[in-house]
Amino acid sequence: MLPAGGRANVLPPLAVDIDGTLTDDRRALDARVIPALREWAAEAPVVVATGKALPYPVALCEFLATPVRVIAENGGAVYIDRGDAGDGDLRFTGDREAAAAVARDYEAEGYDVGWGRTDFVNRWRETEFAVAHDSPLEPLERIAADHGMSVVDTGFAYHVKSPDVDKGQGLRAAARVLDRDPAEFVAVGDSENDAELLALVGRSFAVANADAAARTAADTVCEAGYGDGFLEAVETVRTEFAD
Ligand SMILES: O=C(O)COP(=O)(O)O
Ligand SMILES: [Mg+2]
Repeated sequence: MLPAGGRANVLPPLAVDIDGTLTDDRRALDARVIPALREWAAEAPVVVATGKALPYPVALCEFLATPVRVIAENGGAVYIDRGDAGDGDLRFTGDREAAAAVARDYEAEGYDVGWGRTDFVNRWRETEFAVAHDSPLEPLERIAADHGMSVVDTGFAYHVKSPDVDKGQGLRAAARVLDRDPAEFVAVGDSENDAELLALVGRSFAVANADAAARTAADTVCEAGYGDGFLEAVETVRTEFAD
């Protein structure tokens, strides 16, 4: 739970996942989350925390016209606007070379990383590599382990990443920049790549479509899934903070 003494009627800072939380099951953004995120960002910091490559959450914040505050690549890339646009520091953590070597060895064994000829999923990644969910997992995990890397399943892709990099580590870095305690945050997510984040914050929600890891890590499992689940979490927090 959030620390006692939270200011009444002031929303806590939010860390929110994208795929499976702000979207539907096809990764399409639920348009109703746009006003909800804008309203929250007008009251407290909103950090978009995703496994997607950096340009995607940056673009989402730009299109929302909210400060660019993002944890991308499962914590491998963190950028937090302090106040004025562009005044933040871009921070990368993770072993991109090892992730690329895993992808090369995986393809050398005849497997397809997926995403077609122009790979927009990995084109702008700096610290990890994502493989399509319909490609075989067992050889990917074996090859990743050979390179000292781990594989996390986001429900939409398998991400080859450094074992000590995750969204929880990313939130610690983001909280430092925002001069907040991670325990002050609310977080909403849907899969195992959110587990460290959901366990770290003071108040966490797993949407109804969440996998076992996210459900176990969260304080509350929403009745509703996907964007509906996120909106349910927003209403719950607003009620809890409306003194
Ligand atoms: O890109 C993915 O595979 C998942 O992204 P997410 O962390 O926003 O759910
Ligand atoms: Mg997700």
